[in-house]
Amino acid sequence: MVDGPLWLAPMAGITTPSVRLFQRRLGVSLVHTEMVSAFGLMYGGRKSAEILVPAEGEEPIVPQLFGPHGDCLLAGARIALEAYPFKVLEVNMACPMPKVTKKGAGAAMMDRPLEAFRAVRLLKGLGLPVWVKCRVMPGGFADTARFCGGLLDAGADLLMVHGRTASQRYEGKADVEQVIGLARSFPGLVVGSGDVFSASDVLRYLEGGCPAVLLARGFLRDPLLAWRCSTELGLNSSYPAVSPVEALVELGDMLFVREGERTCLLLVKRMAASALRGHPGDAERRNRMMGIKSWIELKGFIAGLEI
Ligand SMILES: Cc1cc2nc3c(=O)[nH]c(=O)nc-3n(C[C@H](O)[C@H](O)[C@H](O)COP(=O)(O)O)c2cc1C
Repeated sequence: MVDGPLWLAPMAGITTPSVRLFQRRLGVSLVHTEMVSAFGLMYGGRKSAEILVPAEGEEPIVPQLFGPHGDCLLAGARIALEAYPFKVLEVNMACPMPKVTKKGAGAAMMDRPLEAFRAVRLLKGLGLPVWVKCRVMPGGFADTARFCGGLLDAGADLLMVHGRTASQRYEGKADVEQVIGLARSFPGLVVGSGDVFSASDVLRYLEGGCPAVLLARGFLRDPLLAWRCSTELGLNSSYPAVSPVEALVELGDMLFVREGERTCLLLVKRMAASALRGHPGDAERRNRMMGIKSWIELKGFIAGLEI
């Protein structure tokens, strides 16, 4: 199904169709939707349904659902499949945000392994491959391996493992060694996630046995990360050699046309602020940028940045 090891992570509020299409051009070979609430789908939520609609040219695309139990995930998955003939389904058992975990969804499913395994078994009944995104567990490798083994025994076809515990959220370093240990224990079945900021980070996961790696905050900091990794690792990327500023402007134009000015401003500002971090005078320039109200003005501002 997938031809290449650089995959775009699911990122709520970030991996919109323009971002996904742009990353595909840079060399990413598979993209995820933002996470979608299975309950939202069940109750006819417009936002949840919208998140699921892929743009032309995005395949392969993986929809990621979250929900507190298997029945809800199954109902949500059925609705997702009516909306679009996805070829795989993914369950989010990794989100640490209280608004998700307090309802028993996301990373809270890792606290209820039997329900997590049941959810996989139910989804497998739909006849598609089922993937799970989870995290490493506070108890360490043995606990995480037991949970991952249980998911695979229940029928999961692939696991994306983020090397931070849920209580770490996005702080501290990812435990890459633990993820690599899991990849060795379950050959070909563990995709690595956590602290992917360069081609050498990608290579570490691949050489450790992961079949693919998820690009996440790395591409917020460096809009050309996927292209840089593709070229340095000798993978295919037909994207021309451009500067990060040109790349950001191109992405901004796509966002403006497809998702509208509000989303365009939000995402481009977020990426430019990440890219500016550590550069001289970054705080002052970031503050100035945050006051900008139109894409035309932001485009001019970005064109003058050295990032
Ligand atoms: C803003 C943001 C939104 C995210 N949204 C999701 C999500 O919807 N589903 C998910 O499984 N992970 C989500 N993640 C986690 C990422 O997919 C990834 O696993 C994590 O950022 C670790 O990789 P990194 O250290 O390279 O950023 C999100 C992360 C961030 C920073």
